[in-house]
Amino acid sequence: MSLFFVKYQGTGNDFVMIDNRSGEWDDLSISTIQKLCDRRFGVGADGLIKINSISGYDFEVDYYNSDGSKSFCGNGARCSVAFAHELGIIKDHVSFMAIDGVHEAVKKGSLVFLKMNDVSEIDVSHKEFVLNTGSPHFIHFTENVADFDIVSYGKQIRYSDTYKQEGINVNAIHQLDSHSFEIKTYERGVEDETLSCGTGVTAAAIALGEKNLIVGEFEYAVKSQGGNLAVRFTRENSKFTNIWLIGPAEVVFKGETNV
Ligand SMILES: N[C@@H](CCC[C@H](N)C(=O)O)C(=O)O
Repeated sequence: MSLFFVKYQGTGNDFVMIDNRSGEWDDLSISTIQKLCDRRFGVGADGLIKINSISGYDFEVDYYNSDGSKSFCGNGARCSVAFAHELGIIKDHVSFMAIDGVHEAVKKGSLVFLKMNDVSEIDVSHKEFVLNTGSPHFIHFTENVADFDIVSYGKQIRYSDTYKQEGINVNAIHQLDSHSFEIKTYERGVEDETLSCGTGVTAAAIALGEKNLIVGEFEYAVKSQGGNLAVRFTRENSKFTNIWLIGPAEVVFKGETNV
């Protein structure tokens, strides 16, 4: 069968996007998803997203990592909003369903503003922070992101006794000044470094907000390995609300392949 797709990227986190509003690709198998994401035998991507129809919302984001496992993907959700805009499903404001619940988003020019769920549970042990922003994240503070071996360190944490069953995404971050930081991420489900991770960037901003005891509204500029993002939030009594992930989402190419 012939499958039409559009390849998108958000700060270098890349996705095969499929318009599945008709339900035609409901039964896409895990092995087909793995093959489509394979960088040698397929289209090549960190993940695959089906845009499904759902009543009460503009669409549903059905996200798969390149190994076929499911979670919530911040950059993928931003790319889904850009794709839905391109398909003419939405105008500038949108409300969509995802694995972690309902999200609101706004498309302004080349930027997509994505509202994330509130966060109130942050596990702080030693110097590391663990929290869930739709996907689980481990945040490690380092002095030198450029030379940090995120693949070795990420594998060590992700396959440790604590996390080997469910897996975890691992981020190394360094605060550059009062309003910015740099980040590298190892993603579970890709089992490698990706150039950017939206839920990771959001989790890191929240960890820094907690560490720095920020009060009220705040915004961090974020330098990920594949480009720049921003995270806005409000922190009151250690609860984070009004969390927005902001960044570009762009088409790479369109194509057709047999599955
Ligand atoms: N790249 C994503 C995160 C995708 C999910 C993650 N790999 C997991 O399985 O937890 C993002 O932009 O948030």
